[in-house]
Amino acid sequence: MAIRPRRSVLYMPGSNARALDKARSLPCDVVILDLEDAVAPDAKQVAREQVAAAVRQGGFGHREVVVRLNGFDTAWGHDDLAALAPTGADVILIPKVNVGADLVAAGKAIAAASAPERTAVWAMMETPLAMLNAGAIAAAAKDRSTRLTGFVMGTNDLAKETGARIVPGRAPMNAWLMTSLAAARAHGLAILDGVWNEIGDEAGFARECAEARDMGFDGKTLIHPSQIGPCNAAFSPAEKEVAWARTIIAAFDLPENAAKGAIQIEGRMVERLHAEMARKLVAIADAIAAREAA
Ligand SMILES: CC(C)(COP(=O)(O)OP(=O)(O)OC[C@H]1O[C@@H](n2cnc3c(N)ncnc32)[C@H](O)[C@@H]1OP(=O)(O)O)[C@@H](O)C(=O)NCCC(=O)NCCSC(=O)C[C@H](O)C(=O)O
Ligand SMILES: [Mg+2]
Repeated sequence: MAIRPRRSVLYMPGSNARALDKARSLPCDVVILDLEDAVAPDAKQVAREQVAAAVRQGGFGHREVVVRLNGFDTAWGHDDLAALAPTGADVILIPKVNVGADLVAAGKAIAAASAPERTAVWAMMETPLAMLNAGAIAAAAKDRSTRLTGFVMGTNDLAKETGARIVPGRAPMNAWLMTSLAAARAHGLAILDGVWNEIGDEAGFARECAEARDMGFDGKTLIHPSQIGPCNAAFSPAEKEVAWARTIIAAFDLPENAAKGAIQIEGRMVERLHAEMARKLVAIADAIAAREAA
């Protein structure tokens, strides 16, 4: 399967026509056209119509197009699905998933609403129950009818529902972030970190992007265009990392190393698992380079 960079994932309120228009030219990898938290109750219908029209119109280029619906337990969720499922969005994002069965039910509703087969499903991981059930929610991907291919952390709702504070370094949330990450990886899912609310605190944002990258997230969800550049930089492999990865690959490709499981390069022990990691890193770097050259 082709590797898809998902470094920067920008939310925009579906009610904000200007933001929807800008989405076609901003240098993010993914756009989330939101009908849920970013949209006030009185604007839900306008947002639904605007987002459906924007997705049908297209023009998003390389950007993956995600639509976040309201929950099916709200007054808007089913109408959102009826309007958005047939549009051909790349992904439908389901908020406040609690258990794997929520995704089985969503998968059935999405198929019944005539979503094309290519439309995938991502789950917001943002409730206390989701943290307790992360493994079972990710395992729902084994049932292909759920279409589940990704998790998105919802750290604002997690703070609201648990009382945990959002503090630098995120110590109160690290266990949930890493458990969700392990669950996602156990079932081959993409996983994106939550948002950084302090738009004006650029240093804090850069620090949290670096931490999220170290934790293993594919990318970070964003709320403002000013966050895209620093986020892309944080989640792009550094030149030095790519060069080292190419060195590892070349070393294992040498005939004298063909039968070896571990070798020494420049004073470091390197195993075949490192060669696998190196190939993945180079593939991501190449995909980013191809995107930026286009
Ligand atoms: C936070 C904002 C309301 C700030 O908006 P504003 O004051 O208008 O910002 P600026 O004046 O700095 O905007 C400058 C230009 O950039 C455009 N803009 C701003 N934000 C976006 C955006 N998200 N996408 C696209 N374009 C954007 C403005 O239109 C200006 O353009 P121009 O007219 O050409 O100068 C606003 O940034 C915003 O609404 N952000 C998104 C909020 C959101 O989506 N929230 C929901 C997701 S967060 C969440 O809760 C995740 C999860 O569920 C959880 O629980 O954690
Ligand atoms: Mg939320």
